[in-house]
Amino acid sequence: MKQKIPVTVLSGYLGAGKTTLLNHLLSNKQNLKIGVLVNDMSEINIDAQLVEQGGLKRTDEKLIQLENGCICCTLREDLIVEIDKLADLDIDYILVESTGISEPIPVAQSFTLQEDVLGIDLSAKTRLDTMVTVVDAGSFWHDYQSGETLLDRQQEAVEEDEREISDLLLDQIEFADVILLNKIDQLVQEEVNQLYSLLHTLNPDAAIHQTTYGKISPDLVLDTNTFSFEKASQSAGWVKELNHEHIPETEEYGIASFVYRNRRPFHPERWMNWLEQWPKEVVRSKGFFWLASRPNTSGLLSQAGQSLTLEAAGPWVAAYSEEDQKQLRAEDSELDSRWHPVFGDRMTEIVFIGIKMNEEKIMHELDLCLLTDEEIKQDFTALEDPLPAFV
Ligand SMILES: Nc1nc2c(ncn2[C@@H]2O[C@H](COP(=O)(O)OP(=O)(O)OP(=O)(O)O)[C@@H](O)[C@H]2O)c(=O)[nH]1
Repeated sequence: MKQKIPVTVLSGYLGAGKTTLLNHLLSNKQNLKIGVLVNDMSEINIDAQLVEQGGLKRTDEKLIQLENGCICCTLREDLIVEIDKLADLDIDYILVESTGISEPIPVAQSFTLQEDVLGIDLSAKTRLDTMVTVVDAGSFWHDYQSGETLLDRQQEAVEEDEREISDLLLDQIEFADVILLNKIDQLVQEEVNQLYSLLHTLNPDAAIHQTTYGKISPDLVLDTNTFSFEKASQSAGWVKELNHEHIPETEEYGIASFVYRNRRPFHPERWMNWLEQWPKEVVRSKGFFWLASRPNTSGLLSQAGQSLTLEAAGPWVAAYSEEDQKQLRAEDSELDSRWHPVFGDRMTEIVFIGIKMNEEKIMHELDLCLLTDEEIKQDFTALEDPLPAFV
């Protein structure tokens, strides 16, 4: 049986340098026969000749453009179909350049879902080897702090695409096995170092390389054997912090992270006021919170640059029937160990990652958002709640 063909996926925002990297890899691939999949959302300037030199016979089949320019939803289907075709060719490796606005998880899932989708099981023929994210060092801060959506920039994948650019950049960074901090020629070394430290804090498991024009040794991005869905989903810095794996601070650049934990609920109005004056030094924040007025549902806060979302993260176990609570606690020792005699599993745990944050001040301000000793004795679930409904 033919061995599974390893696949490297290149992600990164528009113009970060994915195509430049792809061409560099094709020029330096030595004896590897590489099949390439790009999509036609942006202009394609892949040097087709380079693919031909790789021993593929018909360029058409090697350089497959996805018909539908959107990888995040419908294109996943196309991806599966086109990769399936590539995998039947005489090639050793597949390189996929996803569009600058694609989310990495659906792409990864197309390879890892072990079931027939459209009558194809990609996981039987291919093996997702490496997720590479190219970060544009020169425009990272501009894009991240812009507060713009893809719609504002007319880069939407579907009509009304309200995804914030900062959220997309973070998804791509947090899910990567390898991050290329590209275009470092556009910054001074001090700025590069700071960005490098930040990327490391956002994704401590990723290998990070500094590049210009995607010039990197191919063995650092091809056949690295680093992708695993489990690992990729757990590699974000905020996940590690929540799991008590503190990320060492890089004091030189003031990049740090900490967790705010408390077993009292937030007062809705005070919490909302605080959210409205979000500290600018916080670059990334994510975690769960307990809102006094919503005793049944845990809230999930996610902030990336200027984008802040609050959504429901599921019911608190403490809102279940006594019988269900008992059973769940018996099945889950971790849940049982943090069970509070009155409040059960309700609590707040939020990770903050940022640059030169005033941890003490943030902690203190958050403490002031909690219910007071007086308030906690009242029926706090009836408190006025100006926050939007959870999505
Ligand atoms: N200064 C500088 N420019 C670079 C570097 N790498 C790529 N570029 C330029 O950046 C521009 C965009 O590069 P591409 O490789 O097309 O970027 P891309 O990510 O494929 O872009 P899309 O396909 O539009 O998403 C091109 O003009 C490249 O020549 C670099 O390291 N430094």
